[in-house]
Formats: sequence, C-alpha cells, structure tokens
Amino acid sequence: MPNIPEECLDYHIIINPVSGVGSAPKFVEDHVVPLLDAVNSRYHVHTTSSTGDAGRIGRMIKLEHSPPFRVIIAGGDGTAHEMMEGIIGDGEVGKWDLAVLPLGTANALHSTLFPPGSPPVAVPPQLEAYVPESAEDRQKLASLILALSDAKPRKLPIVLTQLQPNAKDASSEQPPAPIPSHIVLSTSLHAALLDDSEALRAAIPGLERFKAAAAQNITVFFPARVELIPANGGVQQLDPATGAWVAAYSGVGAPEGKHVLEGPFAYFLSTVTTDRLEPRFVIVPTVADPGEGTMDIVVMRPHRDPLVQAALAAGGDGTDVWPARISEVLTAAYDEGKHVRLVYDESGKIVPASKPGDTNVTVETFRCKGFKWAPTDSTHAKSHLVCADGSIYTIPEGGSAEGTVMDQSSDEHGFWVWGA
Ligand SMILES: Nc1ncnc2c1ncn2[C@@H]1O[C@H](COP(=O)(O)OP(=O)(O)OP(=O)(O)O)[C@@H](O)[C@H]1O
Repeated sequence: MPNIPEECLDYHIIINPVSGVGSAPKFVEDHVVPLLDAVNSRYHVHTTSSTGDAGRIGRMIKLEHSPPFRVIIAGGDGTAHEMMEGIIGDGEVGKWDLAVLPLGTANALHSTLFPPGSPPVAVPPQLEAYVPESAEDRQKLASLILALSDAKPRKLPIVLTQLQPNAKDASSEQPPAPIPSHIVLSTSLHAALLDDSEALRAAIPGLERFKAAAAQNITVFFPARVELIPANGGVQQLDPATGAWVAAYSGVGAPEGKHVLEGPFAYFLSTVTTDRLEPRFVIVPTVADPGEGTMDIVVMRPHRDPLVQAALAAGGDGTDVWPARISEVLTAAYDEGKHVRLVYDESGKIVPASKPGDTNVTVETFRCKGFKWAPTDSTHAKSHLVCADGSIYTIPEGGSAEGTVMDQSSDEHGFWVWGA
C-alpha cells in the first residue's frame, strides 16, 4: 500500500451529476470508490443538487472538518470554481488539496495538468489491480493516482475579481465579495459565448455547443477601456518573433506603471494556470511558463486589423470582414497556440512573425498583475459580461470589473492540485 499518513485519510468527493454528459456518479462508483477502498481511505460523498451547491458543500467541509481538506472534484471546471467561490466568500480559506477528474465538458484544468500526448502517470504496483485498463480512464484518474501515490500537490494560483459599482453608488454600497477564478477570467467573445452556451446545454451536450454559441457572437465588437495593472516587472508584452517578454508596446502608458487599451475589443481572456480551454485549443500558450504573481492576457482589438480599418474608411463597421479574420487567428490556436506569433504584413495579410520587434501583432499578449475592464457604452449589454471559470457575472451599469492575482505566499491558506 502507498504510505498514507493517518491524519490525511479523509477525502471529500464532490459529484456534479449534470456536468459533462452526466457520467460522474457512475465513474465515482466504478473507479474512485474502489481505489479509495484499496488504500483504506475514509471518504465522504457529496452530490450537488443545484447551481452554486458546490459552494455550500465547500463551506460545510470547512465547518465540520479540519485542514488540510482533500477534495476529489468529480465534475467540470465549474464545479471546482463554485466550491472555491463558496469557500473564499466565507472567511479564512484554509488549505485545500484537490484531485480533479475531468468529468465536465471542457475540463480545462485537467487538460493543462495532463495535456494530450503526455506520458501516462505511473501507477504504484499496489494500486494496479484497482485501476481500469483503458488508457482513457487511467488518464481521467491521473490526478487522484498522484494523490494516492503521496505526490506533492502543486499550488493553484487564484485571481480575485471585484465588480465595482459606478462611482455614484460606490459610496453607499458594501462592495460584493470578490469572485475567485483559477482557470480563466474573460470578457468579450469568450464571456458572451459562454453565456449563450448555457442555453444550448440541453440541446447540444458536448463541446459543439461552444462552436454554436461562438457563431452567435463573432461579429460583436465590445466597447470598453482596459487598464493593465503592472506586476513587479511592469506590464510586459510578448515579442511575436522571439517569444521574449518586452515592455508593453501597443496601447498607451499611464501613471503608476499602468497601460491603457482603448476598445472596441473582440477577444479578451486572461489566465494564471491553463494554456488551453479544451485539450487542443491552446489559447494562452505562454502561461505554460508562468510568471511569479502574474496573469497572461490574450487580446484582439478589431480596429487594429487592416481589413477592418479599410472597411471603416469605406463607411462600414468592419463586422462583415472580421469573422474570417478572427476565425483564422483562433484556428491557429488549435495549432499549438501559434496565433500569438502572428503579425499583419504590409499587405494586411496575417503571417507568422519573422522580425524581432515587429509591433504589428495580430494578437496582443500581455503579462501583468491584473486588469480593470470598464465598458464604455452602458446600452451594450454583452460588454458588461465577465466570465470567471465558466460562470457569468454582469458588471453594474457605469461600473467595472477589476481582476488581480491573489497573494499566495501562505502555505496554510489556498488551493493546491495534484498534477504532473
Ligand atoms: N444538481 C444540479 N442540477 C443542475 N445544475 C447543477 C447541479 N449541480 C451543479 N450544477 C451546475 O452545473 C453546471 C456545470 O458544471 P461544470 O461546469 O462542472 O460542468 P461542465 O460545464 O459540463 O464542464 P466544464 O466547466 O469543464 O466545461 C455548473 O454551472 C453548476 O452550477
């Protein structure tokens, strides 16, 4: 048997019965319970009963048990997110060690911890008889196998987002609890398509529903102003030719080391952990080599595109030429994240960068401590949407959303995850 210390015997299994294709309850019964039994581990099964219920379960675990809390997430990214939101909004966090089973739809965290094609996790000989033979099921159990092998979990960085009311209401209202995210914090196309995709969940259960929802939002330009907040190294930007980080060069410098980006935006997505949102959609390839206390942000602003500029000059709004352009860029994300290395050439074509220092980037990729997103048209509802790990929040009229990387210097409070 792996050598499991006495005080770490308790696992909490949080099952979301509706995530993904609804396979979590059976998977736990068939594969997780036998493994925990094999190591004589005690476990508590908690099944979510509605949206937000994983947060209640997280709070209950904290109230009724002692840290470190060991949790097996049998669901998707949203289940882990809701659990963290419940815990962070409720006083002292405590130490949480997570094993994640990819039983949701996108499973971004799991596919980052165990990317497709990565070598299978070694199974201790004592567990071999309890692990299914199928390579796919073994991959799904990889995080739990590491936990049961006494591997050290790794720190899971968290971003905290504060939705700010407009200046008039700010003095009268208690600010709402910050929203935690561990995978993605986005606005624009990604947030709008996630919002629409919930309505399609019943009709299209798999990843296809994201494509259908993307098609509904691909022509939308999102009016907003962004302030990038500097980390210790300031606000940095990727040189598309060399892959080096240099001082931010697109946008405008502002006081206190901030950097301002004027909209409209088409794409705006930040992350601290995951280079991919689906196994092959590597939207933030740079985060595979993370900075200390930083987030990486991928931005597309359509008015920077030469074809859109030509359409605007001809009196159009550019939304007729834009879908083909953004599709070309996002397709390159499926090619190991090559979109962040693209530039516009002199004729306006999108090509791989070859000259160091080429600032005519198709995608702007930043590294900084956080950002403030302020919609600039109060009548434009979609520009007020913020997506934190798949959950959608709405910025109050006249307000903004400010997300920054949480201080995680403590070894006693925060989240850790078992991953390769
Ligand atoms: N019993 C329940 N009935 C209905 N909805 C639930 C229940 N339990 C949880 N939920 C909701 O299910 C939603 C989906 O969960 P989750 O995000 O884990 O799966 P997913 O969306 O399929 O996967 P991923 O986030 O990896 O794409 C969550 O937003 C959560 O609020």
